[in-house]
Amino acid sequence: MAQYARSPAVAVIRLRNPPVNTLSFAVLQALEDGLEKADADPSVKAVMICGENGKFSAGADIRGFSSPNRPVKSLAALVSLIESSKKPVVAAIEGIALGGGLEVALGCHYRVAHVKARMGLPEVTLGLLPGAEGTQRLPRLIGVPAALDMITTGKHIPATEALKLGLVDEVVEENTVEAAIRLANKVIGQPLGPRRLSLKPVPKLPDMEAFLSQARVRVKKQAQGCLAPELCFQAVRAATQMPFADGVRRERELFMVLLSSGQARALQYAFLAERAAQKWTTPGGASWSSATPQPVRSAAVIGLGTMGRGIVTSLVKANIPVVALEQDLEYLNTGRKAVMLLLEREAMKMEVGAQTLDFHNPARLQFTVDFDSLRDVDLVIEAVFENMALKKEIFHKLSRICKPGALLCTNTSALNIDEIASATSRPQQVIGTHFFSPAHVMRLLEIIYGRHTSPTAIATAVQLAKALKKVGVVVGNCFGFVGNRMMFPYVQQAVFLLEEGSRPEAVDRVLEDFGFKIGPFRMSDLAGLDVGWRSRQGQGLTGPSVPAGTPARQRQGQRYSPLPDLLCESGRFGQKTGKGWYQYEKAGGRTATPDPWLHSLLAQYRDTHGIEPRFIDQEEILERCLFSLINEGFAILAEGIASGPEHLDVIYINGYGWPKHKGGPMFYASTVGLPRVLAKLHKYSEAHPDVPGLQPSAFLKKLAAVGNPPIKEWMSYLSQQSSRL
Ligand SMILES: CCCCCCC/C=C/C(=O)SCCNC(=O)CCNC(=O)[C@H](O)C(C)(C)COP(=O)(O)OP(=O)(O)OC[C@H]1O[C@@H](n2cnc3c(N)ncnc32)[C@H](O)[C@@H]1OP(=O)(O)O
Repeated sequence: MAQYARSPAVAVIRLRNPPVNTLSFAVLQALEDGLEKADADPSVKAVMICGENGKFSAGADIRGFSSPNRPVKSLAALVSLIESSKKPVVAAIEGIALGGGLEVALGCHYRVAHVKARMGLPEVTLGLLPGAEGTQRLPRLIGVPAALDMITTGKHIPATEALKLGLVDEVVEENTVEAAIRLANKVIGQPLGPRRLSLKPVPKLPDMEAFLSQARVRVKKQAQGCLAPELCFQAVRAATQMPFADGVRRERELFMVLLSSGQARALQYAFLAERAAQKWTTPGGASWSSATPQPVRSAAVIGLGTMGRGIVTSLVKANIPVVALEQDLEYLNTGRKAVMLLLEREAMKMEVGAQTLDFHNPARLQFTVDFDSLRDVDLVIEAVFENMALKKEIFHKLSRICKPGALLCTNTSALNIDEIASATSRPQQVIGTHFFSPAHVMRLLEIIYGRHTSPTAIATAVQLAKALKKVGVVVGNCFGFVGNRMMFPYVQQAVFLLEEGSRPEAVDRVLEDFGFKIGPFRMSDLAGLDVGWRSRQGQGLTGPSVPAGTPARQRQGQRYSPLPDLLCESGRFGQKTGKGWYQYEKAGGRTATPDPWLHSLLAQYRDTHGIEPRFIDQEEILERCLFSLINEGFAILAEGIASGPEHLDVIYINGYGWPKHKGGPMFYASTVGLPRVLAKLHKYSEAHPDVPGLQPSAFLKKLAAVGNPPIKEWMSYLSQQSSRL
């Protein structure tokens, strides 16, 4: 837990709790024991605290915040104990010092960091604040602006920046522990008063009030409905207004408010869900623990449209050499210009001193129209438009040209991976990689295995996601996979609500107030209404393949809304045409304004179909959209398309703008309570029996019937009960 040693006048206390030395109760106890032992030993003149395995500490155990025996209270006491030590205490920071880990270092009198170390107070990202007196000590050490920035954003800063800010006293390139012991020996006997941060005044600013009021506006704007940034701000402001002890009391009050908030629980769940989603398994028994990835030393991207350009940019940023291929020279030149522009922009955003992007070197980025250039690459990502025949033709070619072990990926948002793989002689190496637009920005990568995809292929795609700094979530093959499959009923309900009496702006407002970055209609306008239109044509839901005499509002025995088709037939494809569910200032414009044309279309449509418009309240809008999405999530879990609710939540947070402080759709359902979700779905499906998406899924019914178990137990009910579902 913490190892005690001597060197010889310096007591060495090593935090030990793999993998990241979190501050469990046992670690804190051992640290306290070590300090007492050092204090009692007259031959010890100084103390050095470091962490095992090249990591100082990742702070408090996130899993422990929901436990009644959480050790957080003793952490603050321990930091005070370190600071009040009569012998100098030096922190040797290697790897990471985060959260409570950095607060422990702030209690030390000196800090030495390795040049590759990172430090931060990321509590805000977990819905908390640095509650072990960090909000009071940090501003005293590095000043209010820098402390406020670190505490309200939670960002990790590199050691070199920490040195500039005065957060650490020394940065070393060699052995940090030895350097810290050297410093400890050097400062023996020097006065400790000036090194105790709790005794220092907060550095003054010419106009602290003006600075704080501007900072507050900025913090609120960035918070997007999240409570923690505002309370972090209040705690730092308290440091500027009160003596240390009162500031600490205020910090504690604010911490307790956050600790008991639903947002903190949701954000901590989201952190752990992301880690859980890395541990993929398939119903066939393949698993992250046994599959080994293949190295990806080179890649190719086919198609330089919007998606392909972003994917090339992502690969270059990850330092993977890329061959970019287009069908002809005209498309190639347009694509090349666009990619170079994106890369120039990315290069400008990079930190000074970071490795530069080597994209002018043809050995790192090559543009071609020649398929033969793909002969030697380790991995190909096909990113042409969503057309099954075209994709199959390309995969047939790849199967003939690429070297035997190459992984063949298709970037598709809905198409059948098995059908694409059937065009090759090596379906075990074919996998879906669904990137989200813009592909060099969005964190999510949905990884879709087909019937024949090998565990190695899955592990390689997961490894690729990591290399691209994305979160890869492994899912099974079905129409729309996980993300879009859950999105269909959500958007569908939104459209039915228009038929029944609502307006796009009313529906969007409710979902934006809930926390989505944009509502379903603004999202459809942004993505392009023609995308869904083509897909519905392909499914035979609209267009010439619909049999004559089919009722306008019926398909396959269920209610269908032709409203989106009517918009497309009028050339309204959304932002790109300047008109969609809203009107825009021009084609390509981004400012959505409610459109009287659309309102009269809706009125006319209701008249034609004899629909009596009714007032639809916010609760119904929210519940019909969200609960139908969640309902599909339960069906996906029951079918084994995803291996747990965490996977669905990670997809929604990282790919669909679901507010992270609400934990993802499945977590949200667990907070609402499954019996309530079920009762509401029953109510809406009884009121609208032929509207799809509202009939409760069997798995949701099962979980509600067994008494609303906690989310982490859901999947166990599935394995016990699957035969009866
Ligand atoms: C009234 C008194 C109040 C007192 C208040 C006390 C205030 C203190 C609060 C805190 O300290 S909150 C915690 C702050 N720390 C963090 O937010 C760090 C979170 N961790 C990370 O950012 C990363 O994990 C990492 C440390 C940078 C390492 O990243 P890497 O990509 O290398 O590995 P991961 O897969 O992310 O993690 C490995 C493994 O470790 C688990 N883990 C990491 N950090 C924690 C943690 N703080 N608590 C519990 N577990 C942690 C992570 O879940 C992985 O484990 P598995 O899930 O794979 O089992």
